[in-house]
Amino acid sequence: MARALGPQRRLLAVYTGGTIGMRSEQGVLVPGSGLAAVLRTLPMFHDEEHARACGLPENTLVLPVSPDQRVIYRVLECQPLFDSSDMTITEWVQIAQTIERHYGQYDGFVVIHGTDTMAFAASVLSFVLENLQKPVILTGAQVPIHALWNDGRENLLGALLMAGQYVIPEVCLFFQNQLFRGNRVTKVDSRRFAAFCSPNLPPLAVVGTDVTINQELVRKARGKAPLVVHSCMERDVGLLRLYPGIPAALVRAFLQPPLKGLVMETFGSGNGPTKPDLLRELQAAAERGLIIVNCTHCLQGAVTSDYAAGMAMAGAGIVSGSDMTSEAALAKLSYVLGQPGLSLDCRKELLARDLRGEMTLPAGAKGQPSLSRSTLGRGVAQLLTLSQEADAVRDAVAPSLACAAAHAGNLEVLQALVELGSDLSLENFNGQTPLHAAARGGQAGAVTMLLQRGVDVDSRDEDGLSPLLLAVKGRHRGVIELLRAAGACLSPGELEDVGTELCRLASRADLEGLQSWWQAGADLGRPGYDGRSALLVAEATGNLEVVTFLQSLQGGAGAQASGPEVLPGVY
Ligand SMILES: NC(=O)C[C@H](N)C(=O)O
Repeated sequence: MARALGPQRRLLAVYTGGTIGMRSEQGVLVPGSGLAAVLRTLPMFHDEEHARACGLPENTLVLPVSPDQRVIYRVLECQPLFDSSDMTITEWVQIAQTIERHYGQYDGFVVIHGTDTMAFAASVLSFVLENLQKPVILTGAQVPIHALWNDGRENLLGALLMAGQYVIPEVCLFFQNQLFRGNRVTKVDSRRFAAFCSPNLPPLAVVGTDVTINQELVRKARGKAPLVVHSCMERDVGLLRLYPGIPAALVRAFLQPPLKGLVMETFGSGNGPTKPDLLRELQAAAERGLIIVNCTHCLQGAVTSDYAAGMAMAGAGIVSGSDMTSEAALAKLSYVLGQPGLSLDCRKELLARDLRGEMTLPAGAKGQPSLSRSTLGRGVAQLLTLSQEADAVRDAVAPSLACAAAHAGNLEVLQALVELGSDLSLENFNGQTPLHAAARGGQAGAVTMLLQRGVDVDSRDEDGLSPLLLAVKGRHRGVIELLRAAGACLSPGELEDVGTELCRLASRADLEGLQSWWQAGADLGRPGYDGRSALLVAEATGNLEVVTFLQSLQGGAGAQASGPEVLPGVY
């Protein structure tokens, strides 16, 4: 819920480029560096006296909100700076990762961005950033901040004030005195200062003489669930606008692999040509597993099933995009297709749900996945229908359900629990987390999903056991690899009696068991209780395969540590 905050909040402004900081070079506008230096010279953006009195570092700016309230902020300038026409999912994911890296140090974030693709950026960020507890506000300008008559100062000031004074835990876009939900906006004017509109949702806040917050529209933060950054967004998605007489052959060409998902802009309330050849192409693509989302090309209103021409679209296996903007639909498609291990049906069900406030569900629609395929799913589906007062019941049973789902590798149920607001790192009655359960069950898909959600890879259960040890015991090599890549390590306690265990495996010629320990980072040269090594035991037993394997490790190719890969970022 939005609320005003006390003094001295800290913000990070991520400057990515756009007209706001552009300069004219040979008669055209190009992205310009040094925005922070410009802001430092403008008293409305920086109180130098206060900064000096507090001994703040050079790179810190002070926004003088009122005589007794200041917002401290830093501007992080990206390299390179972009005209937003050049930005892609890759840069937006990097912005999200930058926010993640600084999430603990700041109370809110402002993303300074070009306006041309800002609606796409805001939509993508809204799906990449899950469980936001802090505001992320995009803004920019139609005219550079250096110009005498410009909108950049007002927009940036508004964005900083909104992020610095209110907790609106969403990805928003601030422009011309209005704060919009980011995934509801579209750019509607290339010249006027009022460049954006939110056709199907009123603004979350309006700034006039007073600031009016539309409290009932602001999304609530989900308990204390940690921020999750979904970096895995599908790039092979597309956007196609139908027009009268569009040839089926053109549609066929567009739908070819590697395309995995399409947002199709249709006429009016979701109607399209009913020509059999066109419908056949759409149907064939849907049968191949390509997901098509139907969005209206009208600025306002939703896709309905009022017309036969609309029903024909639905008949071709096309999912309704309701009142989503095309920008939001494309971002959602990229997010849903990027989630690992989900079935086609589950992806379609997710698309039909309101995940980040991006769509208005038709009255009466629950918008939840049909989980009726398993008993576990039915249990979770019932939980989803419980009223708000039953939160405590949900919180009590969700960890055990999550463990059961993880052990069974049921990603649909895990996803439904996430939608319910469950924290997938919570422990069940014996201290095991869903990651323990997934590792014990050898469920690589569930392990991947949980790791992606940032659960603790080295959590210990009541007996001090880690997910990695459970995977080793089950000889789940794929899971061991995933856990190791995420930085999992066996603890000294878990390795205490490993020598004896290795000798036991060697005596049984259990090559897979030995390989699992090796893969998990154990030193296979450790002696057992009687001082003999696994190699000695294997030689005595006479199993050549095991002997060869253990000998090969003696040449220095022993336990390998495979820590997490750190990708260099542009920002
Ligand atoms: N007003 C702007 O920011 C437009 C600019 N071309 C951009 O999107 O970067």
